[in-house]
Amino acid sequence: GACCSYRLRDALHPLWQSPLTIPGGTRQSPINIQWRDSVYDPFLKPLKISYDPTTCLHIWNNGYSFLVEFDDSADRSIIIGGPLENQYRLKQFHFHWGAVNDWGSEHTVDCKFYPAELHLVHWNAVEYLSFEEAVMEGNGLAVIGVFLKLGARHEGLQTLVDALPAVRHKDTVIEFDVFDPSCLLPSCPDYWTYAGSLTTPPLTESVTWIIKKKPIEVDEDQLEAFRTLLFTSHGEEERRMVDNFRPLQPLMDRTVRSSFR
Ligand SMILES: Cc1ccnc(S(N)(=O)=O)n1
Ligand SMILES: [Zn+2]
Repeated sequence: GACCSYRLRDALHPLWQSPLTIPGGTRQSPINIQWRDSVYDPFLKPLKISYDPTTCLHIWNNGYSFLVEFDDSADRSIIIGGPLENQYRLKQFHFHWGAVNDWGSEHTVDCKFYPAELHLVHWNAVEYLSFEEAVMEGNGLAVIGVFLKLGARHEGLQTLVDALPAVRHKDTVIEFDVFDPSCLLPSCPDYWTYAGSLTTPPLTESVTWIIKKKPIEVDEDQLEAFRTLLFTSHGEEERRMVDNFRPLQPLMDRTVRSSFR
């Protein structure tokens, strides 16, 4: 590929002992987004996002990342429009980041890594009864990806950063009862979209990816706070939670569409 040296297919990835590539996988994520190869689709609608901050439940460390989970028992925090044919409910959001600022994102743009990437995970509650069911279906999930770049301090992110010491170890959780994830989205509506997969187990090919063109800015201290988290549980030998991103996957027979010229 343009900028990706795919290692042996089916080699195991050290981070989560899962295959680098799914045997027979034709729509794996993440990918490099080659800006000039993306195709403007004038029929793509604006993405409509409506989150209810009181659906926020807790923040926890699951040993891959830290995630903020939401009450998805009703249509209270939803997205609709964009490339989506149904309404999708917010389930959780989490991040991927590097040990240093030179890498950390899962997707790349023209082979450029960002220091981190936010994923807001939603499931198709119109056609399926649960997230677990939707995970197995081609149109089951929609994940909004937002790149983080080094710059000004992000006040909205800071409330998350302040909670991280309480979830330093794997399988620790704290209540987090009001947070509006919209504050983590760039104001620019432009996005790329393509058919892909989850980037951590079960790696199922069930995700409509919506990658925002514009990054949000966070400062060095905020990125460093991510890096103080641990992959390991209390009592285990400490391993810093860094480089929790999956290697780039082959584009294969896919086209990335853009919502902008
Ligand atoms: C909920 C979930 C599970 C696994 N992987 C992802 S991700 N990184 O593709 O958003 N999300
Ligand atoms: Zn993710």
